[in-house]
Amino acid sequence: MIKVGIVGGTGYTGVELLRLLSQHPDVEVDAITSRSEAGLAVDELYPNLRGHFPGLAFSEPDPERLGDCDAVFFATPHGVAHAMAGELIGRGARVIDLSADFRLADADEWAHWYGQSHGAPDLLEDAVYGLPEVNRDAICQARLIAVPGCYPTAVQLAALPLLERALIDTDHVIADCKSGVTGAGRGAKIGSLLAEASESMKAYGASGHRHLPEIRQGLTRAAGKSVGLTFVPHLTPMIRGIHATLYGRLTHEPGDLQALFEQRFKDEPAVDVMPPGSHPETRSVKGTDMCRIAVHRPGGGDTVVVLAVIDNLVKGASGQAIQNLNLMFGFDEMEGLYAPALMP
Ligand SMILES: NC(=O)C1=CN([C@@H]2O[C@H](COP(=O)(O)OP(=O)(O)OC[C@H]3O[C@@H](n4cnc5c(N)ncnc54)[C@H](OP(=O)(O)O)[C@@H]3O)[C@@H](O)[C@H]2O)C=CC1
Ligand SMILES: CC(=O)N[C@@H](CCC(=O)OP(=O)(O)O)C(=O)O
Repeated sequence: MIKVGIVGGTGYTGVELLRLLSQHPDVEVDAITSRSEAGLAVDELYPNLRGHFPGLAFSEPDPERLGDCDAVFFATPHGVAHAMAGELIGRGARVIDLSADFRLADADEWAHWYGQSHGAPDLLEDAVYGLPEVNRDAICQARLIAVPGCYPTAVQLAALPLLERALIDTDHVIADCKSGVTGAGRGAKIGSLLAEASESMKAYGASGHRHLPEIRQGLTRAAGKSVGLTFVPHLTPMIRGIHATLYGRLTHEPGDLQALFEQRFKDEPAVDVMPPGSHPETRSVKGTDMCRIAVHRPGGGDTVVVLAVIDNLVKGASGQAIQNLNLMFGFDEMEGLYAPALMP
């Protein structure tokens, strides 16, 4: 049994960590922080957890208590892990950061996209990008994990088989993506109001979203050369879910694309390549750590279209964070993550 702490327990990714960890046989949640709700029992704020964490209450972040944990999750806004991760690692805890603080290898690029200077550039060398489908061995040894963003998870999984085999034009990759409203977090925002977000859909960040450099970094690593990416996210009227549609132009005859995808992901417990002709739905992954993928080649032409769906709060955040924890501590990679999606 290991002890974990969660910094930022009142947000959507924090409560999703608790929901998933309630099913984990080898993990005890020892500390969960919130400055605004300190003293409140977690099941008073989240009654779905009643009976699962008796006696667990939110407390102020305390480095000494958190540092005593085997692992600490950060489910906090950008910049918070910069300030605390170094001290916790120094006290012996392993850190799994759900924010973007350690996702970009270049501190100046991070500062450009996040509008503040990087608070812990000295830790970047130790940070491992927590996409198990790419970095499994490094994750097992890591002391600091940068859990990938939600859009970057879906887009990279869709593109990896094509880029690793140099099958598409790397100058012109297009990722057209849709997200549910929980992607914007639990904080009150006008754009997340029912009357604003329901029965409507809109693109945003079309001329530059902060996930663009993160996706580009991952695709460039996969291709072994720089990738020209157009990424356009959209807000859609659903609560959870990411749908990514990736378009690539084939540079030569690729062989059997379905077999390529099946082969690439055959040993991946969190990726499901659907049968030929499939159109995966976000509801088929709701509440799960699964990415479902389908590959199409319309009319047998030179465009390949890959469809990928995930739950932004699970494979796009808290589930993937637990997948990383399982690898770091030698547990079954999908421990606590096996339940299928709710249907309907
Ligand atoms: N929502 C999503 O789909 C995804 C989110 N993420 C990322 O995960 C992180 C958390 O997102 P989400 O769950 O939506 O969280 P929210 O932004 O809704 O909640 C943030 C939590 O952090 C705490 N917090 C805020 N500021 C500080 C601080 N300075 N020090 C300590 N704690 C602080 C808050 O509690 P209090 O202020 O009371 O201390 C709260 O519990 C973000 O970085 C987000 O970008 C990643 C992937 C997907
Ligand atoms: C719908 C929506 O607003 N989505 C968020 C991305 C989700 C998220 O929280 O991204 P991180 O994984 O990088 O934290 C956005 O566009 O900024």
